[in-house]
Amino acid sequence: MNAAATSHALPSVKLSELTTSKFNHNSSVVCFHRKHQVSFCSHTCKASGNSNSTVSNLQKLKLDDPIKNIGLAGKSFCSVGVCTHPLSETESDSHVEEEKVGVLLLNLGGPETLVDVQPFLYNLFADPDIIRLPRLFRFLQRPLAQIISVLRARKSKEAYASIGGGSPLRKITDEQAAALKSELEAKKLPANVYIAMRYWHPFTEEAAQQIKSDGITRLVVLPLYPQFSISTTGSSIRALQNIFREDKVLSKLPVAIIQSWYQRYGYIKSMADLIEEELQSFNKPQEVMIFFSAHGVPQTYVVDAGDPYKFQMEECIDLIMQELKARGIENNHRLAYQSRVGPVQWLKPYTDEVLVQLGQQGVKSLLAVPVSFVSEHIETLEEIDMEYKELALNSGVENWGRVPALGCTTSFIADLADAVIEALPSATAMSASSSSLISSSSSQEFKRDPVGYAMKIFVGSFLAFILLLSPRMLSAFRKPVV
Ligand SMILES: C=CC1=C(C)c2cc3[nH]c(cc4nc(cc5[nH]c(cc1n2)c(C)c5CCC(=O)O)C(CCC(=O)O)=C4C)c(C)c3C=C
Ligand SMILES: [Fe+2]
Repeated sequence: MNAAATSHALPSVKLSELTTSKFNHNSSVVCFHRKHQVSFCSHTCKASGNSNSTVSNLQKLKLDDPIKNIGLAGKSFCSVGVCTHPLSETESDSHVEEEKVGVLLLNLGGPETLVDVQPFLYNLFADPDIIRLPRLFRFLQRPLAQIISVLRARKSKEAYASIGGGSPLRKITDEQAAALKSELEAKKLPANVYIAMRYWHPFTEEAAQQIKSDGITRLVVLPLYPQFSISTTGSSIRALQNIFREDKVLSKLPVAIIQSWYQRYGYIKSMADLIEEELQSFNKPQEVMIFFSAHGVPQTYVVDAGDPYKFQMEECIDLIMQELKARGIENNHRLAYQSRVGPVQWLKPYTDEVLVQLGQQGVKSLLAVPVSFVSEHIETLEEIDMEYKELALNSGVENWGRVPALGCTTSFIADLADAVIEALPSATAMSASSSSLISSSSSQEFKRDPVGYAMKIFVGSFLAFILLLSPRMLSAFRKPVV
């Protein structure tokens, strides 16, 4: 499936047939509570042709009964997102055209073949949210990306070769998109589901063009990362905002952005289900250490740039452990961070170091739980299943298990569908929203001053070349991820 995959068979929603819309938003619908509840504020909904009615009885919709709630207001209800915020009353009254809902899944993307590896790495390292250079040195970004991607390509290619010659990410994301579309349909919200990968196909630009040509009238942006990081969701949203703001049509499209969803009970429950099931594969399940391994980020992201990733990750683990405890599962657990790249300090403790310590301390059974991503990918299939497993077994661990990524787990996809449904009413035009994530892009700089830009690139390349040829830098980027 590509970005357009679900675009042809979309039945549109007729606003006039639905109970819609004049909302007094007094809380964000992108606010996820663990206790199954939607924080829909007091909505004043106006049924077409009917008088206004306040639907405070719907303030606490139970996620496990959305159809009933939709039915409450007649044919459909605000929770399926036909609310026309921010239209004025006059617009709302005369607004009878059809609503075409889109859902845009944000993901990282991965090389599909070994030939793609170096250009994929270039795209990744050229992202100012991945290598965060001080403003003055931003002109070094692309030359640095070129050098680092070439340096790292050999090691990365070996890893991708060991998992079949490419990343499974596109295939899995396609499957998740199709499953989400079916689930939304089952919940009476026909929608196109698009995919925007940050560093490989289908790129964000491709998805945006498809959304435009399909005439989508309301969009929910759903990152496939449970926790927010500047380097993942933040980067994708910034890229999206840059594209939408420069387009006349897209800049007016009402968009709801879900920033993170790790607190959702549906997600927590799905993770606990997987862990509970996997524990049963051990001889003595209660003696197994549950070992959460999250993708790391450089420490400066959290300390200097205020990335909420670490906090959200820790809260996420607490919620999963609370859920397990409520089921009578009281195993010990640890959280560590994997996949560091380059010469800087990353979030600690490091997965490889903790595994060795645990083995040496006499932990015999260990269940690895990848927790920052919802698909299998290079870092589960190669890094955890091969490198970390070997390291743990060599350090004294005797029984090793790994929880699979959520993928298309039914309860998880159903919860994502609920998240979309809840977020839809809060959609507003991107041109109206402001974001601190936006910074001026290199392409804008190039348009303003092409000669100056070319000079910077030249000087930057030279400096970067000298800097990067230092032995410390070379080994840091070539080094295995562990
Ligand atoms: C929440 C998940 C992720 C965070 C946070 C993240 C930050 C981050 N990553 C790099 C560098 C690399 N990441 C690579 C692959 C990769 N990263 C994630 C997720 C997060 N990254 C995924 C799902 C993948 C795998 C994609 C796939 O093909 O399956 C890679 C390439 C692989 C390799 O060479 O190791 C690099 C490099 C940085 C620098 C960073 C934060 C600043
Ligand atoms: Fe990464």
